[in-house]
Amino acid sequence: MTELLTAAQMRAIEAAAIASGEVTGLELMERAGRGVVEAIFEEWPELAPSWGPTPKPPEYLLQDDEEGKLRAVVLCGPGNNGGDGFVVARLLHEAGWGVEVFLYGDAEKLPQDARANYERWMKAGTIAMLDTYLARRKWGCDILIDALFGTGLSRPLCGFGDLFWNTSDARDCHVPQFGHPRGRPAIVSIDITSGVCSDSGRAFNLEDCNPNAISAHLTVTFHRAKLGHFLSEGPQYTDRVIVKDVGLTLRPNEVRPVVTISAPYANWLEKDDDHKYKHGHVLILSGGVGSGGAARLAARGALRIGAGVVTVGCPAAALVENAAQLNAVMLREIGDSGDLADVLGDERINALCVGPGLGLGDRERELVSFILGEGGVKPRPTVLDADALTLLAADQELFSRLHSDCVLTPHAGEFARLFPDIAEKLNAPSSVGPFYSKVDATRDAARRAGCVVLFKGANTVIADPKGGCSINTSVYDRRAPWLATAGSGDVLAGFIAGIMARQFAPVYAAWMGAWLHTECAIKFGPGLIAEDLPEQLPAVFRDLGV
Ligand SMILES: NC(=O)C1=CN([C@@H]2O[C@H](COP(=O)(O)OP(=O)(O)OC[C@H]3O[C@@H](n4cnc5c(N)ncnc54)[C@H](OP(=O)(O)O)[C@@H]3O)[C@@H](O)[C@H]2O)[C@@H](O)CC1
Ligand SMILES: Nc1ncnc2c1ncn2[C@@H]1O[C@H](COP(=O)(O)OP(=O)(O)O)[C@@H](O)[C@H]1O
Ligand SMILES: [K+]
Repeated sequence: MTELLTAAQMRAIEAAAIASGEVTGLELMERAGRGVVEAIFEEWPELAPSWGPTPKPPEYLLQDDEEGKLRAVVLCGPGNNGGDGFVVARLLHEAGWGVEVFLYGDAEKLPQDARANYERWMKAGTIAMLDTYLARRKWGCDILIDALFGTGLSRPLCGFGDLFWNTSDARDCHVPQFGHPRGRPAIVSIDITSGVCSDSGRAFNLEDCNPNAISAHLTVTFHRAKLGHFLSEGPQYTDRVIVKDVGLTLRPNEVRPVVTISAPYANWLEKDDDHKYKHGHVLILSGGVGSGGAARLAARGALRIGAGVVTVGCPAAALVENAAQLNAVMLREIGDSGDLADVLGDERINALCVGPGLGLGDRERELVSFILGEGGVKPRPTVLDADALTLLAADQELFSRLHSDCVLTPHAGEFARLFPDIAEKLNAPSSVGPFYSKVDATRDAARRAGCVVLFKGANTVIADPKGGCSINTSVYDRRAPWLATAGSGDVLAGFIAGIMARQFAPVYAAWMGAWLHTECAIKFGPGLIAEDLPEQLPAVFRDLGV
């Protein structure tokens, strides 16, 4: 698990460290700049200073200046992000690079530490205004450092359209080594790509410009990654994010960070020597004739992830169809709530999954209502997905019966149906940051529902009603866009129900279900269809040492 911070949390940590006398702001800025230079040399070792005083540019870089030096252009903004940029300029200059610095804003108004580094840089080189650089219409460098705006960006940027477009163009043209063809620079953003809100990942919208932010090959951030590196459009604007330690200590009592989900401990799903019912029994409700595929996918997922027994319940007319498709999964007739009551009389059924392919009629409403406690049935850990979410959205009374052992798993459309006002806030165009984020939205939804909400997408955000929140990332090195395939959400619902049957808490089941779902997709690779997901679990488990 890694914490992801908001700008305010980062500022609070920084301020506490400075107030305690642990470090000064100037020292932090120095460490930040040093971290950026280190990260550049780690990313492109061929650029690191070699034995001689002047690093030689690699042959694949087209050099047109006489000195044959590596060249950096550093674009500095009006705040401390710009201050980090001055440090980077100085350090690259000391490493033998030719460095040009361009400033956006008024040098007289720079904050104190940035101003100090501005003056230090002025002893080594010169500074021109950013417009001079933009007017050149030439990159003129091997590395472009984006130190324009970091966590302090609070409103849309005007006049940067061409720069944003050009960096996007440069980033798209990849060659294997340096990440760009001859004459185009590698682009490195300090802290976050300028134009992106560090809390939400949303780019500040510009009416006349697309893209709305710098596009970078590499972003170097400090202490911890920020939410904006993972949410919304944030990941689209950079290929990679490296976190550099600047010697700060996170104080968990002062901030409640969102965390990224990581691998479970190795033996978490190990089965002991006991019999199958000790490993839990999942009941999955299916729709009628021709609508059973989704429930069967969920059932396969629940069984593979380790539930001891999985039963699909369907109307009488669909029994033959399901029987023809299921072997290890058991089958029961469940036409109405009376049948459901009979089946649930078996106390060993300890997790439910309802919604995939269920349907939206009276029978289905009655079943969901029964599961949520109508008629006094004991509430059990339940995943509500797909059609169950649509039924909940249409019926306030049903929604009000959600309990703390429920997990809702909406995609964006279902989320908007269930929580229209929250979705509206999330999607509203806004000009003042920090923006309301997917994390804020999921937390608000979980509080309202009184249960775990897992909000799907390229990055899946999971929140519990007490405000705990985590992200299953599926970007950068965990990128798996092929997971967006019909039925993959049904398998996820089955995974979560299967883990709950093993008596893990709903929120933990949601974390691990989502994490393993992405791992299965990564393991399989492109070409994946939903049926493949459960079949990857044994290999994923082997890798984990389960
Ligand atoms: N926290 C830490 O531990 C560490 C932080 N460090 C670094 O500090 C960075 C944060 O610095 P920061 O707070 O000075 O903010 P930053 O992003 O430089 O910009 C703010 C400036 O931009 C301006 N501005 C805003 N929007 C604008 C617009 N649309 N158009 C024009 N101007 C606009 C805004 O003006 P204002 O809104 O006040 O008018 C203000 O002047 C952080 O990202 C990291 O790099 C590291 O040094 C070490 C460890
Ligand atoms: N770009 C993406 N990268 C990784 N995972 C994705 C992406 N888009 C969607 N997903 C995941 O794919 C699954 C799709 O689920 P869902 O939308 O319910 O589809 P379906 O209803 O067809 O099963 C979710 O787990 C979601 O998080
Ligand atoms: K930046």
